[in-house]
Amino acid sequence: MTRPIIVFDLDGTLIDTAPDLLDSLNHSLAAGELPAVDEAGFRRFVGHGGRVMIERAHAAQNKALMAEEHDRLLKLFLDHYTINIPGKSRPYPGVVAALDRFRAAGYLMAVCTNKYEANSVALIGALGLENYFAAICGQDTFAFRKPDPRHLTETIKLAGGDPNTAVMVGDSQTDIDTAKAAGVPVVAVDFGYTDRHVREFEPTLVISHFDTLTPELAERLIAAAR
Ligand SMILES: O=C(O)COP(=O)(O)O
Ligand SMILES: [Mg+2]
Repeated sequence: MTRPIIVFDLDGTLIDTAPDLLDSLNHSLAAGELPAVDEAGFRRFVGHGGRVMIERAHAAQNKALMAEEHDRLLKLFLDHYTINIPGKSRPYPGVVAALDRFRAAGYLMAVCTNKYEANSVALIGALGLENYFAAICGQDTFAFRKPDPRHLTETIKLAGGDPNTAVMVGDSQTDIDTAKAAGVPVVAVDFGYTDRHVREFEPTLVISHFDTLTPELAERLIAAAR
């Protein structure tokens, strides 16, 4: 029988990357002569990767962004971010213990993120978490990305799992929409990066700490979804 699988979003779910993303975003925006973004702005712009974050920061200032300038600022963002990995980014409280519980219970684990794959692999490796995951799939791993449900279902398949015995854990509307469209139950953490409360997007369940996330809970969610 296929092992059950738990798939995690990365930024704002497993790892608190906000300080570093914000630093790199502001480094890039400064080169484009845009004012720095604060924490609240960051929450509005994050969720679809660096390119969209830069685009949204420009839109918020009613500033036009030509394709070439967009490419230039994205490169500055990515170079700054990549060089600084892991920076101040750390797993949220209880993450490592939760990963250990799921591993002990025989679960497959994977990451499905709108970060670039190389940065995701580098960050997870720098924090010593790479051995937990059977697959780490970023926005450029396939020809589609969240909220396209295939980003999640293909991540599950690549990890050796089955979407019928899967749970997703995320922090944003993007994750919740993705999982729902894939028919996968979704647990939302309420401490990540969203400008509206995750409850509004109607996930299967909301949790406030990884201590609550157990294999028994995941089993119940998978059974209820069938
Ligand atoms: O970095 C982003 O914009 C989103 O990343 P996430 O999908 O891991 O939350
Ligand atoms: Mg996220």
